[in-house]
Amino acid sequence: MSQMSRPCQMMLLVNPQSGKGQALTLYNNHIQRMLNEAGIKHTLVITERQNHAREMVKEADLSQWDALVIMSGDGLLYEVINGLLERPDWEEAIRTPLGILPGGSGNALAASIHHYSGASPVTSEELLVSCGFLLCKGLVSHMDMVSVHLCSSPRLFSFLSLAWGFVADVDIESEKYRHFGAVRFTIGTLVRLASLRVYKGRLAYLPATRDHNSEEALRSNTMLCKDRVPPVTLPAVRDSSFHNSCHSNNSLKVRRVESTPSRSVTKALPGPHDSLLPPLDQPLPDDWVVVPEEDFVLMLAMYQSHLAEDLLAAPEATPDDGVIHLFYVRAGISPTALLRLFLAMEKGAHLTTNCQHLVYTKVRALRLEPYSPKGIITVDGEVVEYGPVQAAVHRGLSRLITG
Ligand SMILES: Nc1ncnc2c1ncn2[C@@H]1O[C@H](COP(=O)(O)OP(=O)(O)OP(=O)(O)O)[C@@H](O)[C@H]1O
Repeated sequence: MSQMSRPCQMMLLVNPQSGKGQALTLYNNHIQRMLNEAGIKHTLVITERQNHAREMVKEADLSQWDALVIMSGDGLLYEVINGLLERPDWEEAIRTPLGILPGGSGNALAASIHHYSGASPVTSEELLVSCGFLLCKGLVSHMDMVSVHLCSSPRLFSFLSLAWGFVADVDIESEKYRHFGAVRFTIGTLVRLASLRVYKGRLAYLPATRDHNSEEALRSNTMLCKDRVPPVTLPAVRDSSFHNSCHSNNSLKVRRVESTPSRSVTKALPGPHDSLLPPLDQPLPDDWVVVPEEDFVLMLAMYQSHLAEDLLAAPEATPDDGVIHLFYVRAGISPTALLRLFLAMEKGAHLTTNCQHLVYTKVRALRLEPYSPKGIITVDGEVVEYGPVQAAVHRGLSRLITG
């Protein structure tokens, strides 16, 4: 992490439909003034539909922007990251500093950034103000990316989580309650606990070893690391005068492009080579561990600390630790014990509950082959193709404004 001068030209993408549908109001009430007072020029772009942000960043002249910031839930950042990595100049594009301001109902990355700052936990508008402050401070860190391979969909990139079973079901089934904000997860958890399911499958992983942090290990996993650079220092604000280049009523009108297919059918991405992963239909190397159980209640792979604003799922995670924090819960856990786990997770205390069914390990790659014919797999909270999936971490591939 390094001190930088403030972002001088920031593109701020706001999804007006995110969360309770108040992102624009929150921008007008809190963020616009903060950025202006910090002397940060920004251009507001109001997203109009799904994949709008993805198309925009694929086509944008990134030399004009010192940072791309999204104000929404995590779904919009997912689009931005995958748009950047779909560009022919992806190696350069993914180094554009990214920022997030919580406007959705999950806001996991925003909560993680707040957590990394060492401040006490907050939610809702307090979290927004904290993230706005950290954005104005403008420290840039490296952030891990995880490449995700699915059976018949092209590879995609994930910055937050990969989930199967209970967590994925709750996330998706609770979307109908998103206008309640973060409470949707509590409602969803209680509903799903009432009819707890067992999911069958085979889970395997490549353990993170002590030397996994070495430069050599990094180089073997990502081509980008050939020219790995020190943390980014953004250029100084060119014009120190108080200036905001765009307001909500004169938002940049973006050119419409032909609609891109949904993420499950988009064309193959460019991006870093995955040396840790054999093809999905090939056997795994000997240094992988195969989990003996085949009956699970959930599998959750986390790369940042928070699963939601109030769920500290991976307390040890840092933005660029180069590991996937893998959790799984074996079948046989009672609904009460599972509820206790999630209640403890609010304070990150689930790992100290001595729950015999919970397993936590740090890995560099994983493969899941679900046997249950139906189910939900999510990447960063969004549904992806159900079926065999594998993933590998690319340490510090992107840049994140963490304050
Ligand atoms: N104007 C819009 N109308 C409808 N959907 C949009 C619009 N702008 C963006 N989207 C899409 O909305 C989806 C959800 O966005 P996002 O995840 O950021 O918010 P959310 O679902 O409210 O947040 P959370 O995931 O925290 O619940 C994204 O896939 C994005 O492409």
